Amino acid sequence: MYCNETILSVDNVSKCFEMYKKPSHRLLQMFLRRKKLYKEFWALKNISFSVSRGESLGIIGRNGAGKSTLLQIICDTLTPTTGEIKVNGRVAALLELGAGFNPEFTGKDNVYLCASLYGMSNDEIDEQYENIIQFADIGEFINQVVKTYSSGMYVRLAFAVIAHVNADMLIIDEALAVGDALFTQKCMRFLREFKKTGVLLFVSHDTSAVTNLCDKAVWLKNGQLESFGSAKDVSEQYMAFLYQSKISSKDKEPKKVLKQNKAFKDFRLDFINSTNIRNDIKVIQFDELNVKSFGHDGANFTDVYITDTDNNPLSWFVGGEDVRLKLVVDVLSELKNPIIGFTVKDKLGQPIFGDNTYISTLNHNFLCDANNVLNVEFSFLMPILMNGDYSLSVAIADGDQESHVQHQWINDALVFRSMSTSASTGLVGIPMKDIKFTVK
Ligand SMILES: Nc1ncnc2c1ncn2[C@@H]1O[C@H](COP(=O)(O)OP(=O)(O)OP(=O)(O)O)[C@@H](O)[C@H]1O
Repeated sequence: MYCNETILSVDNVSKCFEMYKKPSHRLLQMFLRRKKLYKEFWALKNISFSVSRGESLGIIGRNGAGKSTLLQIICDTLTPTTGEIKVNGRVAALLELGAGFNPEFTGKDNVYLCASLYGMSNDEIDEQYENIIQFADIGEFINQVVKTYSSGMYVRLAFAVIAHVNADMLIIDEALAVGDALFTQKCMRFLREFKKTGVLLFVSHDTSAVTNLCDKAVWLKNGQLESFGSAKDVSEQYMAFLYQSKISSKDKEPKKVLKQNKAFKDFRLDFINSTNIRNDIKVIQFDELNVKSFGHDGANFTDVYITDTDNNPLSWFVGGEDVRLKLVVDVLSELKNPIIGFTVKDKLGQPIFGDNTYISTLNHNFLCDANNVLNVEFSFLMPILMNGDYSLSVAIADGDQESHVQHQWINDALVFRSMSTSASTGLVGIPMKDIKFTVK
């Protein structure tokens, strides 16, 4: 039995970030001892718990609760302000895509680099190398430089390395474990086997994944340890809390009445409007200054928002609702044939639905100059989204479907949180024109 060997102990850990109004104030502060130019922000407050070999711990909490901060402290990439972390053994983590990899090196060189950072000797890596590439299963790409890899390939290789470094503790952020279904299953099988003899820390927003994989769980709320105990109990408490806040925030909002055009109306509309059996979707709005984008910068999205059919912007809509997705783009250089599109992805990064302007603009000439502003409106019935988080990416390119220059691509331009009690099933549900049911 391994159970009594403590692998991780977190003792009264707190973390305070110093928030400066201007970056230059950080430098200035070094010279001004008496005056405080920053505000304190406590991302973690007095966190204590321990995990023994053979145990797996889920870490749950809302965005900004302090999960990443805690994991960075455990991985020793961030220093706690007060308190102490003790780790007994080797820790390997999948927290940041590409961390530990050199983009200019091949996959093979990166296996050696990354495994050696985990303290493995060259002989040990030679011994494991075949197992690592078999696990990653990325074929000839292992000899390509990793900057050419897709994010899925990165994850495959990174996971394969941490799975073979003889770690005593593995730290996995579920948000990063993006791969196809077969690879995800392979990882899950590995983690189930690993946790019998090691310690697994698993961060997730998905309480069913936590109860499925972990024995214990920690719930962080506003930087404090709200609960620590069996994964099932903690998940239930967390779900009850989410449900409560959902109910109270809904109480504050007048219930939205779903309208639909006559051309296509879900025949259960009146019933859906009068009950709680429906699909409420909250939308986190576009923030032009804080989005991450890439491309050739010939055009910039300045707004992305959703409205109802009367052009009222929506921060809350309902699956099945008739909506407009509106995109506004500033053109910065000449575009001969702009194509503007969007994709909605689920939390694993799988595309769920999307479209673009290519076909609808085929017979028009949309030559644009710098200073033109493009307004695009997609009108559609919002599909019914299963419970969970979704993101909407937008992109503008110049060219045609096959060959084009990408000018701006924004991941997560909008983020949706779906709370569904609808009866629909599948990746997305669709509004129903009719359901016939007869008994003879
Ligand atoms: N370097 C930093 N400087 C200032 N504040 C920070 C810094 N890093 C994190 N924070 C703040 O600390 C809080 C906790 O952040 P953290 O990233 O740990 O949350 P999280 O639970 O991992 O969230 P998510 O689920 O969104 O990833 C947030 O309010 C965040 O804005």
